[in-house]
Amino acid sequence: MDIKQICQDAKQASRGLALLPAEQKNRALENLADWLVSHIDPITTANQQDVADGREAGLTDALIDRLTLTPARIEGMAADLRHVISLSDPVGEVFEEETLENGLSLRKQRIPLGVLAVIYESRPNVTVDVAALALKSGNAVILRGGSETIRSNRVLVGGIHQALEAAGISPDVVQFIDDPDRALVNQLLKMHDFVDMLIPRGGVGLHRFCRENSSIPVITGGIGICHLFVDESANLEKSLPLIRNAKIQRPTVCNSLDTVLVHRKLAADFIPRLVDYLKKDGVTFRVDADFLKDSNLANDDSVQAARPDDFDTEWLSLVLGIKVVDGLEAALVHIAAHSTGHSDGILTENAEHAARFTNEVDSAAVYVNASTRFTDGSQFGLGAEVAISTQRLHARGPMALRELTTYKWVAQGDYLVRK
Ligand SMILES: NC(=O)C1=CN([C@@H]2O[C@H](COP(=O)(O)OP(=O)(O)OC[C@H]3O[C@@H](n4cnc5c(N)ncnc54)[C@H](OP(=O)(O)O)[C@@H]3O)[C@@H](O)[C@H]2O)C=CC1
Ligand SMILES: N[C@@H](CCC(=O)OP(=O)(O)O)C(=O)O
Repeated sequence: MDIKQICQDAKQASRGLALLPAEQKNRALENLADWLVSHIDPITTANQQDVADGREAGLTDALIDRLTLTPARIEGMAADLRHVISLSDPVGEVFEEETLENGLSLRKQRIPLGVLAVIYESRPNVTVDVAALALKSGNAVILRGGSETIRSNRVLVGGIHQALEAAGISPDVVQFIDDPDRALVNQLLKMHDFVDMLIPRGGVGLHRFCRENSSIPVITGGIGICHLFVDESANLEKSLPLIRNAKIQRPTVCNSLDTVLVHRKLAADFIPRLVDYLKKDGVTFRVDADFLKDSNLANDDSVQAARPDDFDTEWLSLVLGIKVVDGLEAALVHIAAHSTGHSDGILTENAEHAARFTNEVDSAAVYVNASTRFTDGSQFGLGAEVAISTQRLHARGPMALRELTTYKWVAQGDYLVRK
C-alpha cells in the first residue's frame, strides 16, 4: 500500500471540495444514509466476522461492544447522517465582521482545513461519522480505523465511495488505509506536505506515538477519566439515577463515569445507598479504603478497597471508583490531579458551588446536575463527532463541522491604500 499516493490523491481531491455547493454534499450524505439502511445485511455479516475474530483474539467485552454493529446501530448511523444534512454548511460562513475607521471592511470567512487524517479505535460507526463530517466541512480525509474492524470498514467505505460517486463527487475525498500494518501509520505521520491535521482517537500509547513521530499538527481525542462530585446540597433522590446513567448507559465509551466523589457529610448514608442502587446492574465498586474500614460495605461482594491507582483508571466497564472528599475544595483538587480533561460534573443545589466548579474545573465539558454521557457530538446537536478533543488547541470537546474548519480574513476597500 502506497501511503504517499493515498495522501497525494486526498490532497488533489480536496482542492475542488471547498467550492462544492452544500446541496451536492448533502446529496452524497443522503445517498449514504439510504445505502446504510438498505445494506444492513452485508454490513452486519462483515461485522459478525470481525466480532468473531475479535472474540477469538480475546478482546474484552468492552472492545467487543465498541466493535459490534446491530441493525439498530446502523439505523442510528443513518439518523446521525440525516442530522448532519440538516445542519448548515460551515464553509463560507462569515463571522466577526467590522468596518474600520479608514473604511476597510473586514470579515472572517470559514474555509476547510484541507486534508484530515484520523486514526481511530475499532468502532465502525466512526468510519461513517468521520467521512460525513469531513465531506460536509469541505475536507478530504484519510481513515485509519482499528485493525479489528477492517472487514466492517471495507464494506462501509465501499458504500461511502458509491454515495460520493452517485452525487458526482470524486471518491478520492475519502481515503482508507486498508492494511493494519502499523508501519504504515508511521509513514502517514510524516506526510505533512499533503495532510493538514492529524486526529488520533484512542489510548495513551497512540497519543504518545503521534506526539513523538508526527510532523503534522495533532489534535488529540483523549481518554476520559470522568468524575461526578456529589456536593452536600445535592438532591440525592435525583442524583442516583443520574449517576446510574453516567455509569451504565454505555460503560465502554470515553464519556462514561469512572469516579464518584462524595462529600464527607453524606458518605455514611449515601455510599451504601449508591452501592445498593447500582449493584443490581452488575456494577462493582472500588471504595475509598479509609471509609471502608468503618463500614459494613467491607463485607459486600461487589465492593473492594480502592488502591491508589484505581483513581487514575479509565474503567471502560462496570467498575466504579468511589472516594470521600471533605468538600468542594477537595473535590476540585482531586479532579485537577486525576481528571484527563474530558468530562467532569457536580451534583448540587448550591448555585455558588456550581459556578465555582464550572469556572475552576478545566475539562473540555463541565456539567452541573447532568450526566457526563452527554459529551457527544450527536447529543450536543452537532450531528456526530470526529473526536472529543481533550487538548486546548483549537477545539475542545466534540469536534464537528465548525471545528474542522479554519478561516481567512476577507478585506474590502474602495481602492483603499495604507497611510
Ligand atoms: N476522546 C475521544 O474522542 C476518544 C477517546 N477514546 C479513548 O481511547 C481509549 C481506548 O481505545 P482503544 O481502542 O483501546 O484505542 P487504541 O489506542 O488501542 O487504538 C486506537 C487506534 O490507534 C491505533 N494505534 C494504537 N497504538 C498505536 C501505535 N503505537 N502505533 C500505531 N497505531 C496505533 C490502533 O491501531 P491497531 O488496530 O493496530 O491497534 C487503532 O487504530 C480509551 O481510553 C478511550 O477513552 C477512544 C475514542 C474516542
Ligand atoms: N460519541 C461517543 C463517545 C465517544 C467515543 O467514541 O468513545 P469511545 O467508545 O471510547 O471510542 C458516545 O457517547 O456515543
